[in-house]
Amino acid sequence: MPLFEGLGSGGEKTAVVVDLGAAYTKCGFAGETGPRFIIPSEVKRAGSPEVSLRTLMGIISISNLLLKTFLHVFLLQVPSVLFAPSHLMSVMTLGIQSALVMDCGYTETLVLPESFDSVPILSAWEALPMGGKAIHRELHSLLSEQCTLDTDSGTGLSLPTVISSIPEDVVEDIKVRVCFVSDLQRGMKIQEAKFNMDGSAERPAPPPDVEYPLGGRKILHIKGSIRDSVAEMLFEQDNEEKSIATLLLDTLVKCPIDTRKVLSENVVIIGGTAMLPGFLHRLLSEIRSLVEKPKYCDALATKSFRIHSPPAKPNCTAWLGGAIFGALQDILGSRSVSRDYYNQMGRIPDWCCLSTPLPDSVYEAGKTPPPLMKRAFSTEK
Ligand SMILES: Nc1ncnc2c1ncn2[C@@H]1O[C@H](COP(=O)(O)OP(=O)(O)OP(=O)(O)O)[C@@H](O)[C@H]1O
Repeated sequence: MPLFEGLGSGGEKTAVVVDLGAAYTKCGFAGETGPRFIIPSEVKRAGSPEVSLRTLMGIISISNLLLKTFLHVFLLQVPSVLFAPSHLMSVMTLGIQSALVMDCGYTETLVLPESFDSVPILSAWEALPMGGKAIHRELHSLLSEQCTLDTDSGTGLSLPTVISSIPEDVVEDIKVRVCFVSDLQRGMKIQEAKFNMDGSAERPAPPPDVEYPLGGRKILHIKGSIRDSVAEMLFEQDNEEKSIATLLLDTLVKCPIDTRKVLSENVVIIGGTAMLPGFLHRLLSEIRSLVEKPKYCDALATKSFRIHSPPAKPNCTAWLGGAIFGALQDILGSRSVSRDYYNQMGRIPDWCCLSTPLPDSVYEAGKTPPPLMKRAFSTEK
């Protein structure tokens, strides 16, 4: 039975909230404190193998894919649909209107400022293809190159001689369980040693190695030097001097000067990669060090940074905002698009900014538009 059909039997109908990520989809009900399910974002087509939504998103722009597919699929089966930007929803969990939101998820890290009245400053956004996916790939190759296996037939065997490749879910598990972000001082030394060609820079002592059971009585020895360095790539500056920390400051520099202080004091970090131990501490240290550099010192006009603690884990903050938003009867009732509306108009409103009224342009002149949705919490059958 589809999830939404079960809702009617329990009394009052409520909204289903879906946060569709590149790696994980979070689903649950409006008004609840956390998603009921977090599942891999995979699409199964009848008669063909499963296709990861990540692959689909790689070739089709998100807006095309989401809007066309979901409007058609959802509106055939549910009374109404509302799409909401994840950055805006995250800010909603804190009850604030201005925030600098950084989403460090799977495919990329994206920074978007929301100014007064929750209007995104779209001209200032910045993004880097640095997130869980990049760390995952690096970890996969480091494990294959540097780690050894113990099996029944011997110890200290190199990985390729025993297994062709480490399964993706094992790499994911290793990343989440044993890797962490080093603090600024240690991170700088690790980077110096990595990029020092003559070998004169000494690497700080690594944390202990970890023994990871692979099943079938195989034990993988994970080097401590991988655990503390694999996430360094997020903070290493590339050829254009960009890292996830500079991304935040570059965004701020692009914002109007009178908004910068309020934005820098209302930083909201979301996305599963921010759950790596040490991530927030390192990010804040990086920012505090960068703002002293001439490039930002003069341009920024603020040195005060504060990171909020939303009432959900970073990977579920956007979902929680959607669950709060979905429980607001008036707003949801006036903003979600009903099946009738979509069938008649064939268009959708601009959902980018939720504080402004719907533009008249979505209505056809001389015609009374059909209601977007009668009541958000209708108990009518
Ligand atoms: N506890 C954790 N520690 C470290 N990394 C984690 C943790 N939990 C999740 N992740 C990582 O976070 C990433 C997924 O984050 P998230 O769910 O925010 O992404 P998404 O919404 O699917 O992707 P995107 O934001 O790119 O659309 C994965 O790479 C996963 O490995």
